[in-house]
Amino acid sequence: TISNATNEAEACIDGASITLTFGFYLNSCPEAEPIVFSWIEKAVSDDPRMAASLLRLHFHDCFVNARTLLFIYSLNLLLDDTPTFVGEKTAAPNANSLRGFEVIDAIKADLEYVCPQTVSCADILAIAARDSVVLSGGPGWEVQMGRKDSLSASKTAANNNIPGPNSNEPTLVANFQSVGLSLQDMVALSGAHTMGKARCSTFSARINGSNIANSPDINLEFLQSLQQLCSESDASTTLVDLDHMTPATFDNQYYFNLLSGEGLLGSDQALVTGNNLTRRVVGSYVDDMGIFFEDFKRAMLKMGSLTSGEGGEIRRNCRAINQDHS
Ligand code: HEM
Ligand SMILES: [Ca+2]
Repeated sequence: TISNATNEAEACIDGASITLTFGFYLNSCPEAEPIVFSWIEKAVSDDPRMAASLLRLHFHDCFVNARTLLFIYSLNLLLDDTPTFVGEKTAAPNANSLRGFEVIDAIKADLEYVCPQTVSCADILAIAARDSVVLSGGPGWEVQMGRKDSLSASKTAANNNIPGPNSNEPTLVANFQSVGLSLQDMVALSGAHTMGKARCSTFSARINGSNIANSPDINLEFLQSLQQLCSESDASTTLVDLDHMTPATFDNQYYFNLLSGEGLLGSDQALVTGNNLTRRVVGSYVDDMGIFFEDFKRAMLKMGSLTSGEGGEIRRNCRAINQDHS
């Protein structure tokens, strides 16, 4: 098994450091970006939530690798568990929650046909995240590429590094800072919760029983509607929009919601309770959507570059390490 930290280091100790570049596939696979775009376009028109799910995949991919710093570059998320390999898909923040693997598989299969073993899965995720934002009404930006897919995955790292939905503001700031992302980056990237859904179980601490005392800033009508929605069936499967006003549009409505006590997750509402610095950034995004878009683009480029590092391969199938290595 290569599921523990020691083996990750061994697996990825060689290889030269690589920086990401714009136009990376211009010669080797000029069709790469248009092909990804047309798949995402179809996937999002079939299922608008898919845009959110693909954006989130890129976030998780970047975060886990950046934090472990041992086997960077990469795509650990898509690795399926095998009897001898424990990947990240079953780590607590990911289980029954991450979606979009089938879309990535389809894109990869298409690209393998057009340009065999050229475009990494991690780069596909980065393009897919950008296209998902664009197709939902958000800003576009040029994606830096040249990532490689990792030769390992870490369930422990996924459990430890992805921040939890009940995180308070100091924890969120510290968590992002530990991978080199600023407070402002953190507030901008949290704006991704302008689309997509969360399971009731991820915010039950905010709406249930005595815990309500922990959410003094929650809007009462909003609280009641959540209690209603979440009581209807199983909290681990019932889904609620992260932004109940414009759930499928990439806009700055998320920040308006925070100011009116309608942030869904504890970690959302935490951005306006207790800290003037994060609250001031939220205020600037409420005042001007253009500032949010600019900061979001810059933070996405920064977050996307966390995956650059050492070692790795161009996976042929995003769900498995190439056979020649294992
Ligand atoms: C700030 C810390 C963050 C926390 C604590 C957090 C937590 C969560 C949780 C608990 C969910 C719901 C998962 C479920 O119920 O299955 C979620 C969904 C989502 N997150 Fe975050 N997240 C954070 C940051 C981010 C970032 C940086 C991005 C992207 C740039 C992002 C994008 C999304 C999207 C788009 C969804 C909806 C996915 C879907 O509908 O499939 N999140 N997040
Ligand atoms: Ca929205």
